[in-house]
Amino acid sequence: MKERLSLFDTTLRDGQQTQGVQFSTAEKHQIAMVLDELGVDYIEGGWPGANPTDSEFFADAPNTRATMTAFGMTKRSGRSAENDDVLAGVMNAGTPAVCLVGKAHPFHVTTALGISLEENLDNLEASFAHIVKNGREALFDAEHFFDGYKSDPDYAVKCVHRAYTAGARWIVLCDTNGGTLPQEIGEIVKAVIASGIPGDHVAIHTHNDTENAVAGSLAAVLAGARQIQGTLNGLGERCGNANLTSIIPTLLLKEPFASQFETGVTKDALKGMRRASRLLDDILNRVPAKQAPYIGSSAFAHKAGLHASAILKDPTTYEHIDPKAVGNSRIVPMSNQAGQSNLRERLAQAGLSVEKGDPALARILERIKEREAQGYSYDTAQASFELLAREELDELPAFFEVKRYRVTVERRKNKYNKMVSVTEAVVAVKVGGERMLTVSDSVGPDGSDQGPVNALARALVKDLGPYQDIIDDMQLVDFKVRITNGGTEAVTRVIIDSEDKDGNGWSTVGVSANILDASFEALVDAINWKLIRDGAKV
Ligand SMILES: CC(=O)SCCNC(=O)CCNC(=O)[C@H](O)C(C)(C)COP(=O)(O)OP(=O)(O)OC[C@H]1O[C@@H](n2cnc3c(N)ncnc32)[C@H](O)[C@@H]1OP(=O)(O)O
Ligand SMILES: CC(=O)C(=O)O
Repeated sequence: MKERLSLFDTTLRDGQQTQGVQFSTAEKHQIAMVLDELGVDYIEGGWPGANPTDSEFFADAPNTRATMTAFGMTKRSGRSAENDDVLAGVMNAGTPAVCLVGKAHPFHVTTALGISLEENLDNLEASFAHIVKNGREALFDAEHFFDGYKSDPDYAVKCVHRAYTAGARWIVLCDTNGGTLPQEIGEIVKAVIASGIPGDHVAIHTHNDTENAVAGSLAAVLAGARQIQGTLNGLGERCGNANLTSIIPTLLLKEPFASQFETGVTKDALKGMRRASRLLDDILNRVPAKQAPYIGSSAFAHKAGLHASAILKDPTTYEHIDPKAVGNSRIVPMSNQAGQSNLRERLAQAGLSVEKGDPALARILERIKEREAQGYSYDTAQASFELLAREELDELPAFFEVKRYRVTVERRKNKYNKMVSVTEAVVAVKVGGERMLTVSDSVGPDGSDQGPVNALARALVKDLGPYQDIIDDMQLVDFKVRITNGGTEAVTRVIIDSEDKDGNGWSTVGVSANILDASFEALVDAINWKLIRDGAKV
């Protein structure tokens, strides 16, 4: 019989404490629904009363299977729990669960709150008794618990016992400053359980200031804690919180967790992990971390020739799990580190079957290595690699031909007598014997000029005749420019990451002494690859 581990998500509360992150109410709703689909047990939606967005979120909280939780702080001194307006704002959100942060470290009680240690204990007791009296489930975020325990174990333990005795369902041990290492977390969690708080009432909340938030959370579970708090993509104050995007797959797929515990996340829901992570990146307009464990696009990328050769024989030679388990996929990138095994596997993934020993393989490898020497880079620009290979194999359809393009940038005064840039691009293409001319500016949604590459991209995708439907959902999500050495000359390398409406991404590369030409080459590759993938016919 497996033991149940509870998962508590605080992306919408601690995640929102990340510098530069400000969710809208609608975005909070969207994230809550994705977390609910995943199967977490609690969703901490924010601090009602602290800001209009959080209040609005709770006023129209989404209907989730997960227990919706409002966050706040314990009652302040000098007033009763009933008469504390901040606590009332939290309670008025009407959530089934309420999580209050309170002090468990003598230094913070006397310095930050400026009250006596005894008064703090009374405040804790009164706050949690108030929540329970109102029929809600209470969680105590024992702030700075680990540092407090190291400074004064008796007092720290007294704090959590006061809250527990007053009815707190979960005693959340917080490593607020993120400086406690996993082994120490394990020892202190064991001590708390030995003091009389049952493990299935003990939760762990870690921060990533030593890159150990995930390890600390797992150590706490091994020591007996039965709830983990964390966030999607490890979002959170300073260096972030424990990353649920790593913790959840570890709990489901790794020993001793997989056979000892179950969570609300099913194996089937786990396949949505990458999608959940990408949704958050999209909302935050962040480029997804390629090297993120489990769900990053490099997490199953096998670049070295020797690795790819073994992967072809059996993927488990270089993979710790099946990438599909978390909704990810294997990539065998092409680069100057590749041999014929990488190449054949990569071609097979693109639907191109080439026999071992086919002379085309050597030609393709030769061209890759030659082009990388010129400044191209194919290990991320997989779509450009595929086009190059198709060209060598005579399997590259000519969907359209670019006859010419032109970009002009003019500085001029606008109607408010302010100097502004006005960019215009013209692209002439021939599609199926018909010549077409498209023109575009690059004025962004805020009215500012987005520059010549943007204008070129817009002009190019504006009208490709019969192919327009296929490219309409393409969007450029990242654009990286690098000055690099191509042979003896410095050249510009542009890598463009594109995405379709379902979040599927592909990368292309262009190289030239001229940044516009390099960008244009990468743009044309991006379109051609999409047309091939979606089965366009010439
Ligand atoms: C470790 C964590 O991540 S805890 C999460 C903290 N999250 C946030 O702070 C984000 C939302 N916070 C806010 O919007 C604001 O801080 C508010 C609206 C809650 C309060 O704003 P203000 O009333 O202006 O107070 P301010 O933020 O300056 O200071 C907090 C006050 O609460 C007191 N306080 C701090 N923690 C606690 C606690 N656990 N219990 C009771 N009082 C507390 C402080 O002593 C301070 O009081 P003081 O002004 O008398 O010194
Ligand atoms: C409560 C909380 O977020 C912390 O102590 O880190």
